[in-house]
Amino acid sequence: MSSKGNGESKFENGTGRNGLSKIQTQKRQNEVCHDDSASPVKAQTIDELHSLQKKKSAPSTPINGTQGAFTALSEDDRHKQQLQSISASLASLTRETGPKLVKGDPARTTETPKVAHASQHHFAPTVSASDSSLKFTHVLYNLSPAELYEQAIKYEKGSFITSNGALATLSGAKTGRSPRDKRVVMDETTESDLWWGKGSPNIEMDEQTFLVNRERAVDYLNSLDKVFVNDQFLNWDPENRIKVRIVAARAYHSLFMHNMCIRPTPEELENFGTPDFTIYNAGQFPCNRYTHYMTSSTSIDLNLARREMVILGTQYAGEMKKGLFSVMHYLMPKRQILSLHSGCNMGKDGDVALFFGLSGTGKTTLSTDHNRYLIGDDEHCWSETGVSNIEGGCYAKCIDLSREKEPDIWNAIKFGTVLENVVFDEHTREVDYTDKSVTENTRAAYPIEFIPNAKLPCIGPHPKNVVLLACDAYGVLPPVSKLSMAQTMYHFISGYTALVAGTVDGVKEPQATFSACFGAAFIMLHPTKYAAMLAEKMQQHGATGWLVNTGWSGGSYGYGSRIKLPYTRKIIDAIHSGSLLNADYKKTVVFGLEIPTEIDGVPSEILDPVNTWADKDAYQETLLKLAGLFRKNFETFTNYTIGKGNNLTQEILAAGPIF
Ligand SMILES: Nc1ncnc2c1ncn2[C@@H]1O[C@H](COP(=O)(O)OP(=O)(O)OP(=O)(O)O)[C@@H](O)[C@H]1O
Ligand SMILES: O=C([O-])CC(=O)C(=O)O
Ligand SMILES: [Ca+2]
Ligand SMILES: [Mn+2]
Repeated sequence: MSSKGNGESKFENGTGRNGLSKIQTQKRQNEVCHDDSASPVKAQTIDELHSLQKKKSAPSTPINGTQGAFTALSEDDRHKQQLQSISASLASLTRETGPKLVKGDPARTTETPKVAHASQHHFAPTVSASDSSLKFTHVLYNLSPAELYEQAIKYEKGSFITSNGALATLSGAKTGRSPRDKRVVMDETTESDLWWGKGSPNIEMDEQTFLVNRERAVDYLNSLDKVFVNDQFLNWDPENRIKVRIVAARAYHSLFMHNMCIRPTPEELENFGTPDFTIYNAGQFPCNRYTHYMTSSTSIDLNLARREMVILGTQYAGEMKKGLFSVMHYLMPKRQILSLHSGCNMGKDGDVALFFGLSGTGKTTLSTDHNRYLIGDDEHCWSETGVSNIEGGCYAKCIDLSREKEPDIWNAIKFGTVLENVVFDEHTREVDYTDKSVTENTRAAYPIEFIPNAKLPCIGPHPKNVVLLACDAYGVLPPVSKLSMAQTMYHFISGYTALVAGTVDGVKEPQATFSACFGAAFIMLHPTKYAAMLAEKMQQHGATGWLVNTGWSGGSYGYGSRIKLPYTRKIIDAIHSGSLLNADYKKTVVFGLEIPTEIDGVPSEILDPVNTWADKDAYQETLLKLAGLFRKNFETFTNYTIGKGNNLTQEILAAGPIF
């Protein structure tokens, strides 16, 4: 009999008649009354049997006979190089050498053997050596989802498999990002390159303080039994792909990034080499508040020169995703590529739409459209050749998720998906998506292939429509308006919405907010730089701008209600099909927006918000109030030139509300 070693045969478990194990004979198998519990035991001990259960992962590329820098190496050498690279990542900057690493789970003592330490330096212990130089750090390198499930469930409180197969996790005390705790190292280059000061997300720190926090994170990580390391990519545009390494203490973080970044093929992983950017996620461990620049026990520190990010004091996984997005907002514009906080999808005829908007305005919901190809839900690049997704996964809000309204997202929540901070039945493990007990900002992170009509690779041609989403809590912006180029720029720079509770820590009620480029928390350069690039690209490729209110109608928050998702979908359909481009329009007062009089499938009376308000005076008052907020917000931009000439700047200033 062949020995497949994959658990095909069943182990005789002693339940045979007479309470005794049956004795196997080959002959028996051929008898008429076949009993498949009776196949032979191929192991002498339980351990031996377990070893049969696991097939060794096949080496992905032939070791000899192909070209490439690494191919001359034996498997052992390549393995060693990988460990050396990780050891270098985890090296303290004040001691002589990186930590000694060994691959594998420390719990499996039989596996922790021969691979000694991976330090390139020939480290001779001296009397000054500390205990940390004597210990091994176990590295769990690019584990599979199944392996990460096991790690999470075994070692991380609050990890469970839900009835749909997803991994439910808790992100701890923080259930949203902490933008006030973000710090960026100011050095000679970044001082002049980046946007600093009022309205900017970039709060300075110095190099020395960064190193103090880096050391804190690295020491914490090296003090653990094991760390998770992911080597992955950002950006589906092969010319502009960035290699990222994530070092984290939690399986949850490793699986989250496995899902959210682009997953390398085994071949790409073998040739990964040195990462372009590294995250040290020591989120369980706080920063030291005695450290300069620290105003809380949370710190998310970005050092562009060192190409490193350190996370202390927050386990919210979105910090890693959005931290890398900030890096892309720096690196890509340097290459004349526009980075965008937008969703993106493509029709059957190749028409691409971008969906800009702040958190909770509908990028994920509206770009995930069963009738269109999903390119990505949150972060994109627009280059000379078209659009590309930065990420390899989606991060959908789950609060009140329903199978009927968002079937593709519902179905993407299955084995492999990380479900953050949801509440579930303790016995059936059925998730209750309406339950906000842990947070309003419940999330699902899944690989983009979990959406059946994902466009792989996640790239597309130049956009035809640019949809600006605003969740207007005041209820005075029309459900849809067609924008001139100047209006598109005005609203892009304004970045208005009502922050939906939850994603940013501490925000519990919707409130009006302005965030330049619909993502001021992540941009690195002055907003006008991105705006000028967007204007140029839209003009060059003839894209149309739209403003879509996915927020309130019939009154402000508390009085009116949120515009029904099926109506918003009909509006978006009409934009995609081109039918809305040539509809009849009228112009609103104050904001001067062109609004259509009719859209298939949408009640005409809601298209002009004044119709939906019972109290017309209250409407007028609220409209003027919002217009005033827009005007006040824009004051900071009136001194900047946008684009090459001054014409666009003047036009943009005139494209705001007039009252
Ligand atoms: N008319 C509407 N249009 C869009 N979304 C709506 C509408 N009404 C309710 N919603 C809900 O609003 C939420 C929109 O969240 P979504 O995940 O799409 O935000 P996002 O823009 O992707 O934010 P983030 O950048 O934080 O991921 C969803 O929960 C969706 O069900
Ligand atoms: O970053 C997050 O946590 C979620 C998100 O996409 C956003 O806020 O834009
Ligand atoms: Ca989203
Ligand atoms: Mn986002």
